[in-house]
Amino acid sequence: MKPKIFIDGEHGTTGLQIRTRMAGRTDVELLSIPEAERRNAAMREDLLNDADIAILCLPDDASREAVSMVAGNNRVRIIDTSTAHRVAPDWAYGFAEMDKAQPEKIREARHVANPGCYPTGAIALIRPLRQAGILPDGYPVTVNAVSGYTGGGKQMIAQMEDEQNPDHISAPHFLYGLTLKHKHVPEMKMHGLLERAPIFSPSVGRFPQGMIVQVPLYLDDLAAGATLESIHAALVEHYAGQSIVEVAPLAESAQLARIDATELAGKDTMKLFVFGTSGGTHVNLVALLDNLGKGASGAAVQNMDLMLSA
Ligand SMILES: NC(=O)C1=CN([C@@H]2O[C@H](COP(=O)(O)OP(=O)(O)OC[C@H]3O[C@@H](n4cnc5c(N)ncnc54)[C@H](OP(=O)(O)O)[C@@H]3O)[C@@H](O)[C@H]2O)C=CC1
Ligand SMILES: CC(=O)N[C@@H](CCC(=O)OP(=O)(O)O)C(=O)O
Repeated sequence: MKPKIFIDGEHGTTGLQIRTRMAGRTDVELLSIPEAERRNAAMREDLLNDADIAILCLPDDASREAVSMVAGNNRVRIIDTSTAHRVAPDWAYGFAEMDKAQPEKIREARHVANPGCYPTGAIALIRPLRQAGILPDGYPVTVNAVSGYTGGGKQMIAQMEDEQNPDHISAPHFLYGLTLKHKHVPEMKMHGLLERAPIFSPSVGRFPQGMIVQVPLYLDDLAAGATLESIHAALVEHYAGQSIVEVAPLAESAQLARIDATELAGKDTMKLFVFGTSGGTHVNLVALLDNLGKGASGAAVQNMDLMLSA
């Protein structure tokens, strides 16, 4: 029997992109709910309980509700793409490349929390430097980012694309999260192994998909002897042996005049850069990804495949 997969929220932005990635797959049976019934709780509960893996592509509250709907079912496994369970101790964090042991944890897990799009970039840059002892305890980390507008789901897509929308946004680029209380901060802190919460300043640009996450650092305030080259080497070592996260060679980064936030749109990979000048005093770490690729739907399918390989 083929494993049954149900995407709760399949008609939303993240859910649709997971469906696209699953099109043509013959190794799984996709359970589906008609779009008009997408909020029909009884139908959702039946489908959730019939699935081997349920992928939740819902707002946080609806995700928690979905988890409660399968509380008495000890077979169905869950991948939650929302923020609801990303710092929960009994959920595996679905970022396979963050540690050598993480793929196995995801493979065996009953409950997997898919990472947020911004934390995927930030943790990818920060965690290896914490583990290598380069980024010291208490360093005041800042994370600055720009996302494609699909990151805000159906509501923001309508605000950006529909001029008749009463909440239309005409800005080509805007900052938000101005209270510095963005919901991704706890996740960056925990899985970035940070003592202090980072200052996180997100923004949105007038392009549908793509993302740049930046973590600038003062070399003088890092572990003694830290250089552009040693930071790059730590990232290269951390990501050796896998094909999703690429670390750009320093020579390539040194040639670049600019970074295009949409470069990886439509892809499920992520590229990391270390910018600065050899012998200089500062570096800027940059992650490039698609908010809906490695930042959401691509990661969810990667996690599903890991779980199916158990
Ligand atoms: N977009 C992105 O880049 C990323 C999104 N995520 C996360 O993925 C999840 C889904 O986000 P996204 O796809 O962007 O959002 P969308 O708003 O595009 O889609 C959400 C879907 O869930 C449905 N839904 C909402 N409430 C309920 C409910 N109570 N019961 C059943 N269905 C419901 C919506 O239906 P309706 O149309 O009726 O509202 C819609 O189809 C969120 O938790 C988000 O934070 C994570 C990483 C990146
Ligand atoms: C542009 C935009 O609005 N982005 C979303 C995050 C998208 C994402 O990663 O979603 P979840 O963490 O909710 O799963 C935001 O800032 O709330």
